[in-house]
This record gives sequence, structure tokens and C-alpha cells, in this order.
Amino acid sequence: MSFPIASIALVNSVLFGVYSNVLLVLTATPYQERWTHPAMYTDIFLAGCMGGFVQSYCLGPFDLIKVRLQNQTEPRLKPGSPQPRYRGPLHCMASILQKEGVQGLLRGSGTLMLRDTPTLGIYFVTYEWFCRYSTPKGQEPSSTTVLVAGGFAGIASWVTATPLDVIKCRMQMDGLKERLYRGVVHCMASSLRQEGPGVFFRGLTINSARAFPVNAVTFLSYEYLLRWWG
Ligand SMILES: CN(C)C(=N)NCCC[C@H](N)C(=O)O
Repeated sequence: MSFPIASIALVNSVLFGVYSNVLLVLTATPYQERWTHPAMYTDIFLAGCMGGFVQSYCLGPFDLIKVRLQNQTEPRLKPGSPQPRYRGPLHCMASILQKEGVQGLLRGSGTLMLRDTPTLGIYFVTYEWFCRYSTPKGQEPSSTTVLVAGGFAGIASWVTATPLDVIKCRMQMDGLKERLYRGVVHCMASSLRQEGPGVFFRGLTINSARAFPVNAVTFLSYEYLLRWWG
């Protein structure tokens, strides 16, 4: 539990830090004038893509460890049952490094980059669009608007990210027992052939239910922090 929390804190600060700074460079508009001189959607999209690209590099190893730990099914405390492969995040990292090398720690990172670069562009564009649509021109959005816009931004990003998310998880688990996939394209083709198109949206409902409150609070905190520091 403490592991995902620590990685989310790091990854979100990288994402929002890169996004705000790239947007500042592209628009030359300081934060205080953001709602009176709104940025173009293409600039918001580009800054979001850049944030997603950089985030995916920091997130890769953390995400791999999380997926491996979450997919361990051996009961931990049951006497006589087989020992779980990993005893915790550090042990998981050490044993991946030992058995699969540094490259093993980056398994799935390429798919993560493909997943996060465009979908984080969509994330920030949805947020901005909703805020502008629900707020009179030139005014700051209310806290309720920020919460709802953040929630919808999270859902929009997960709707577009889920197909590659499914593939990424499969790639990250591949090779533990046997190697099933020769690469991203092979994994997509064989998942589609064996399970049909629905496979690309597996987990979307539960992910969206989680994404709404998480991203509502994320954007509200972001806006408050900017106002506090601004
Ligand atoms: C890959 N996708 C869809 C995203 N990274 N979307 C942005 C939301 C991030 C947020 N920490 C969450 O987990 O919902």
C-alpha cells in the first residue's frame, strides 16, 4: 500500500511540473493570467503529451513492481502453501534485477510511453475544456467545477488508455513462467484473436469508477497549490 502511494506522489509531481512548465514556455502566459488569456488547446495537448512522455520514464519500474506484486496469488500467511515469489517491493526489484537484468526492470516501459503520451494530452484538454465550458469567460472556475472537470478528465484519459494498459500489463507479466509474446504487436494480435475486441476494454468500468474521485481531488489540489504559490 505504501509503495503505490509513494510512487503516485512522485509521478504526479513530475507530470504536473512538466505540464505547467512546458505550457508556460509555449504560451508565455503566467499562471495568474491563465483564465483571462486562455491557452490554445493545441498547446495544452502538447504540454500534456510532454508531461505523459516524461512521466512514463519515471513510472516504468514502479509500475512493473506494482503489477508483479498485485498479480501474486500465493497466500502469504497460510502454513504449508508455496512461498510468494516476491516478499515486498524491494525484494521484487532486487529479484527482477538479478534474474532479468536492468532491461527486465524496464519491461513494459515502451508500452507505457505509448499509453501515456497521447492520453495525458487528452487528460489536460478535457480538464481545460470542461472548466471553460462551465465558467463565464475570464473568470476562475469554482471548486465544484474543478472537481467535476478533473473527474471527467480522469475518465477520458482512461477510456483512451485502457487498450494499451491491458497490453502493457500482459507484457509486464510475460516471461514469469513462459514467454508468450514476441512484442507489443504480437501481444495485441494474439489477445484479439483469442479473446475478441472486448479484451481491450477489460477493467475500464472499475478504472473509471476509481478515476473520477482520484482525479477530481488531484486537480483540486493542483489548483489550490498554484493559487497558494502564485
Ligand atoms: C494512463 N492514464 C490514463 C493516466 N495516467 N491518466 C491520468 C490520470 C492519472 C491518475 N494518477 C490516475 O491514476 O487516474
